[in-house]
Amino acid sequence: MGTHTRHVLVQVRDVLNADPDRFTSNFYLRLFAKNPELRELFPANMGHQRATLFRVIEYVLETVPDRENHPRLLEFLGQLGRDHRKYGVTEENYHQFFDALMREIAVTMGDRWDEDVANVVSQAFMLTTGVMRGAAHSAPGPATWSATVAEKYRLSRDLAVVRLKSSQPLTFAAGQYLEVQIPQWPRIWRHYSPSIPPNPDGEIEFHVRAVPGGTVSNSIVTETQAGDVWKLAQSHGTLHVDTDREILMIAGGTGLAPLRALLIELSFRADAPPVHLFYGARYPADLYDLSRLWRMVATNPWLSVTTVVEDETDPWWSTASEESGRITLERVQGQLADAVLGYGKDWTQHQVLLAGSPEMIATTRRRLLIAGLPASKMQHDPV
Ligand SMILES: NC(=O)C1=CN([C@@H]2O[C@H](COP(=O)(O)OP(=O)(O)OC[C@H]3O[C@@H](n4cnc5c(N)ncnc54)[C@H](O)[C@@H]3O)[C@@H](O)[C@H]2O)C=CC1
Repeated sequence: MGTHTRHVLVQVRDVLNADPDRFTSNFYLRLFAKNPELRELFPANMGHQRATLFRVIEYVLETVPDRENHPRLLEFLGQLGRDHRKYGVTEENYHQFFDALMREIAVTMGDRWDEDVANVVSQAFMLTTGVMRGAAHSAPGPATWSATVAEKYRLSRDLAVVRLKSSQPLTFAAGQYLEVQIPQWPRIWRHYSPSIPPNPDGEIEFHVRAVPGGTVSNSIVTETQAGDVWKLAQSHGTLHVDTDREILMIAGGTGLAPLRALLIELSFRADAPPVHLFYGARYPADLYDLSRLWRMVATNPWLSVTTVVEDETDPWWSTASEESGRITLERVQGQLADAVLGYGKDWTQHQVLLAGSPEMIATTRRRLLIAGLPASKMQHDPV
């Protein structure tokens, strides 16, 4: 792409950036005015949707002139197209989206919009919708699966285990996370990591902590019941185990789920490498699932587990089970990075898998890098 394309797209970006909220609100108004049935595909609250749309538009305008980054752009748009299958987006909807977008950009550009600018911009967004449609079209498997809640139980005031059975076997890899929609919040999708690997019977399990102020997670903990039908869609994430080197796993809270799925899968293999899992929580009572981990350690000689608590004493208001007091897994006090680095073992050749809150991942990763563990051997989901 030439300097001319770059120049035009930079100019368009600058104009749209003057008021992203107005641009995206007007774009959706235009889209829904022309095609009211499209409103049904979106959640009641459009704030998140508008922000996401703007980030995508900005990314396209920035990357189209930059040939070196085209493979990344195509991969990104392909993923976006596959992600949109779950909304039931049709070929016709892509055309409607393209038309509304071009018209709104034209109006926003005002007298800076001419035939030449229109050509450059329409090429950029034809590429966008073309790649998205192509990827959606060629994606294997169904766009969504239905799964019925078989059992839900609460481990504490804010933590629940949900077990479901899907109508067909699911396609995801252990360690990945899935897009999930619950009947209490139609059209809102969240990401949750299954805590067991996929299996031919379509069984699936999630560990969900109610996030303060969170809508979906709170509904799962307080309202979900057996018989509810959930929708599951695309799987994402690249956490995986290569069996040719030793593994260090670091889990914070419910970040245990994807690592637990990988451990269960490894326990079915004859070539499992040595794995050391550090599993952290704020208080001892927050360490859930210890009996299962304890049984896995007892039956799999390649696995060792250290539990890590910031505070040795449970607060008086704790409602979590007292399971942690009865299980004899190794326990140290501190933050996860303290526990790993103070363990007296050289981790520099290990494959490192981190899962937990973005803050925990960022802090722990930084401490491990400073201690000399190579970034190339660390894996975690996007934070
Ligand atoms: N694939 C993944 O990475 C997954 C991530 N998660 C995320 O894991 C989190 C789990 O939340 P909770 O169960 O409430 O556990 P939590 O966030 O309270 O985590 C407890 C553990 O993380 C450590 N930690 C927390 N904040 C830290 C910080 N700023 N620096 C260093 N260490 C810190 C604590 O010391 C403790 O060991 C959620 O944010 C959830 O979205 C959950 C499942 C999968």
